[in-house]
Amino acid sequence: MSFFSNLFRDIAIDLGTANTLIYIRNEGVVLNEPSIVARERNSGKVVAIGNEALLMHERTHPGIITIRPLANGVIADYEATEELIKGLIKKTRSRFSLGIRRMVIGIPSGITEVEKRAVHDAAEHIGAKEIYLVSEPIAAAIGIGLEFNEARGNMIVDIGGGTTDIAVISLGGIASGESLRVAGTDITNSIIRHFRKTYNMSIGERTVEEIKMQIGSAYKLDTEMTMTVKAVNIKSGLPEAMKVDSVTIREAIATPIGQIITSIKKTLEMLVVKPELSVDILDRGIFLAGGGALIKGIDKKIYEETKLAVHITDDPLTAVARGTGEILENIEKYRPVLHSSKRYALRIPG
Ligand SMILES: Nc1ncnc2c1ncn2[C@@H]1O[C@H](COP(=O)(O)OP(=O)(O)OP(=O)(O)O)[C@@H](O)[C@H]1O
Repeated sequence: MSFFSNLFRDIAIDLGTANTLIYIRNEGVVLNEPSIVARERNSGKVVAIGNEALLMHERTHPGIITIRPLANGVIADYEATEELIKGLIKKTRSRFSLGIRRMVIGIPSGITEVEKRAVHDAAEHIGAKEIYLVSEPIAAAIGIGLEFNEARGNMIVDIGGGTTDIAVISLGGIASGESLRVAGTDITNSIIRHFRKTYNMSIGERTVEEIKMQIGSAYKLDTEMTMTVKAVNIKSGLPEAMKVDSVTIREAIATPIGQIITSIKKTLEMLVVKPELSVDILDRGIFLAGGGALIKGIDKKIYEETKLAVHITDDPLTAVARGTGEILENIEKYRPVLHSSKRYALRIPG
């Protein structure tokens, strides 16, 4: 690599609905922050990105609005997405650089060409010279160290914030799968609705995150749990502390969990025409990645419904980012699984 090319940085991004992770070549995953941008309401000026913007999220401040630029895994607010990527990359700057050379970005497997183009254009606008997009389940498979290129099939289920990517991967491609726009955000919304309908209480997104992490479950727990949360009584407008239990929360989130499991079963059923792959999955089981893999008992629930072994990958929240990073480090090896845009690629010596 020449001195000149060393002055550019190579970056991989898991641009998520809930969180964005950045991997820098030769450094690893260096940043994991919420995908949130805070702006001044009148001027539109960006005042905070990521963690700092999360602190402002849902706090009533007349002069500031917070935005989640992605919804269901795709760009919902183009300008804010650019600001988000730019701002987060800026936070990672550890040495002088002239800009970004290569950028590998994970995208949900089911997104349209127009949605792909929007991600590509956002990367291009922030100055990336070579842009590669990779389907998130393939990145997750690479991130967890599965042989993505072998003929035998592996089933990955990546339950993120906005999408659940279900894919059977064989010979470096997706042999069968679905990108379901039901994931963590829908689980959050089910809990919010439950509080509103059952208790007439309004509850904040961050409190719901705590509920999900502490007592959220998809399957009967050995010891059921309770926790005390603060919510606002819609009638009186006053905040109140109240107790919730894991059984009630499990019932409240049963619909999105059921939808995810139905899609897994549908993907398995579609393999009826590829029986060899079905047998591979019977032998190897299902690999779970993404934040949703951390819902207590999700593995047991999927096992109960499919009778297949379910493995929760190590550190499921970083699987896609680690995979995009591995691709970045070995771009030639992984070229067949990348969607690149030669039209815009600019040659840099090196
Ligand atoms: N311990 C946990 N228990 C339950 N849910 C969790 C836990 N940790 C994270 N989550 C959920 O995981 C989701 C975020 O997962 P992840 O970071 O993989 O998504 P993302 O990559 O941002 O989304 P997408 O891939 O859909 O764009 C959030 O909805 C969050 O609430």
